[in-house]
Amino acid sequence: MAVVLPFSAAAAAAAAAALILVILAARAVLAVVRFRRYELAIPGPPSLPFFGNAFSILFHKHEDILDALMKLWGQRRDLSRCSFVHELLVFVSKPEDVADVMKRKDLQDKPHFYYGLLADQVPQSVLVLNGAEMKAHRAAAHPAFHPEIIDSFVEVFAEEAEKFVRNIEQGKEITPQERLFHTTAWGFCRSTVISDTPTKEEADVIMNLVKVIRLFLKVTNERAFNPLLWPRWIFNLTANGRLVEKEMSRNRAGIHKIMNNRAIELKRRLEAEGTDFVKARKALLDVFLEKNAQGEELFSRDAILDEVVLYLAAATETTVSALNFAFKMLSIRPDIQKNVYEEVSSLLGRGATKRSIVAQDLPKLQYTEKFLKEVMRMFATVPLIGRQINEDTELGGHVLPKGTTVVVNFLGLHRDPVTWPDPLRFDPERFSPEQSQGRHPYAFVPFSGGVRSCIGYKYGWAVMKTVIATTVRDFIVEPGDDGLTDHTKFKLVFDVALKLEGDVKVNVCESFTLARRTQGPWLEEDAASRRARLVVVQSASRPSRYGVPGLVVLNHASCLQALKTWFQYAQILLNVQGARTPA
Ligand code: HEM
Repeated sequence: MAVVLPFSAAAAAAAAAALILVILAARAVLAVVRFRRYELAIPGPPSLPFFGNAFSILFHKHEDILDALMKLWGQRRDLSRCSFVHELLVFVSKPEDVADVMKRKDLQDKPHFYYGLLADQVPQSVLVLNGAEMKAHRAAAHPAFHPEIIDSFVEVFAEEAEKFVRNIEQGKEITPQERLFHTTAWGFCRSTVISDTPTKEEADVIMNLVKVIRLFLKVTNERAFNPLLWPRWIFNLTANGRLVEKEMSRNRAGIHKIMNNRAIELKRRLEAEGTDFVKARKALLDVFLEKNAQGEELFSRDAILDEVVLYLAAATETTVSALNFAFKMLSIRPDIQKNVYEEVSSLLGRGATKRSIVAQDLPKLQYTEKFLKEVMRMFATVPLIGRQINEDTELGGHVLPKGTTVVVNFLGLHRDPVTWPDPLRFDPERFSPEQSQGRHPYAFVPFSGGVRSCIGYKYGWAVMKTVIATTVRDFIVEPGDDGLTDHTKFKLVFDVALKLEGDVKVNVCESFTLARRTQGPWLEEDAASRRARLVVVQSASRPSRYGVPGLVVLNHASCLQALKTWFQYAQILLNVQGARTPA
């Protein structure tokens, strides 16, 4: 007799599917409720269920993203959160909390948010790796950033800085950023990747790569706050996505070629020189390739290539950002520029006696260092970095759920009014030994800290000091016509590194003008300077901050400066007259 089942097989399958759906939906609802419970326990701006702060934070143009984020975290020192869809970002801006993040072993992983998008192009680079792989990559690169190695690079940095100033046409407005990318990329290429004398083909590959990296970072920033573009295949359908993919793979092929040539050369030298060669100092590319040449095969060619791209990005984006702000601040703060100039000229000489900077000069540039630190405090070079919460954990008195991205907010940290009274006042003396006493060690960490701190911080310092000292030695930097004269009103843009919106312009004219303005007496100067004086007279026809047109609006100090300048012009004329009079 046939058994009649109450349900057909199809109905049973449908019931099972419905049950699974109900379970999944219930789990999703529970996850949202749990997420919301954790979210609301952390202070932050009002947010909607599920959407969080999506409407304030998403779909901005890249130049407006930082403004949107700053509005959300406001002036909070304590932990502050924002969220969108299933992302929970918790901002940390207080030295004590930052110290906790940097020091704790369980907070060293990079999050999938943002870094996952960077990993599209450099998946095997140290910046996005975690755990044992990250440690192996850091350890391998370490010998290439030893202080002695960096010292040996200073000659190359100085040569590139000299080229930078040689290419400046005095009295002309320049946009430092573009030139600085060139200077820092060449410095990196000659010191770290290739050799002292790269071929034209090699140099072209590196310079093109720098351009693509800049584009990639810019679009990544926009993409991070546009969830529609998170899937790589969707992003690759966009014009930017297609361009980045095409240019990256073209330039990666170029680097592959450079690497192959380098590997052959390394093998040859290793066979010829044996242990002597192993002990010799090497550049970054060599230290990675050497492991393979010795038969260890620790790093695949693709991994080494990712590292070259990442280090090139790290070496150019950051130092250019800091230097760009430094140029801007020099131009609008002649009082500070005068101090830098005095220090630099006492070390490197002036006029006919001047010389190029060498490694031993770097530690002696103490005021320049204070100035650059104040630049990096005011305009945190890397304004935000992320860390992943892998298990529910307590931080700053709050429980953060697994999956949270902790965002270390260097911009907030470096402008924290508790540590830095009157934080928007630009004052290098904040970094004098007296004023630094008792300051929290994590109140100023431009290069991050702990096991994931910046590998290239000594390299960065050497480049920044070399470029600033070489420029100020030869030129006086004045504001350009970009209208940016009040640093508290600068519009800041987040491009991984911090940028100023638009083209930043400065004027440059010969720096003996500054020496004369501040030091005199110049009747002792030689014939070469006398020729130069005539240039100064010509430049008086240009509207100047110290010229008569501005006199009525000048304050007391500037009036004195203006009078001094006009007195000097009078001296110039007398002197020129004197030079014409036969003895
Ligand atoms: C003004 C110059 C520089 C500043 C302010 C700076 C700042 C930083 C910061 C804040 C981080 C942490 C990033 C994060 O946790 O996501 C970092 C990481 C890193 N930096 Fe720098 N950097 C500078 C120059 C350089 C240079 C010149 C190099 C190499 C030539 C370099 C190589 C790296 C690398 C490889 C990392 C990744 C470390 C890791 O994730 O474990 N940086 N840097």
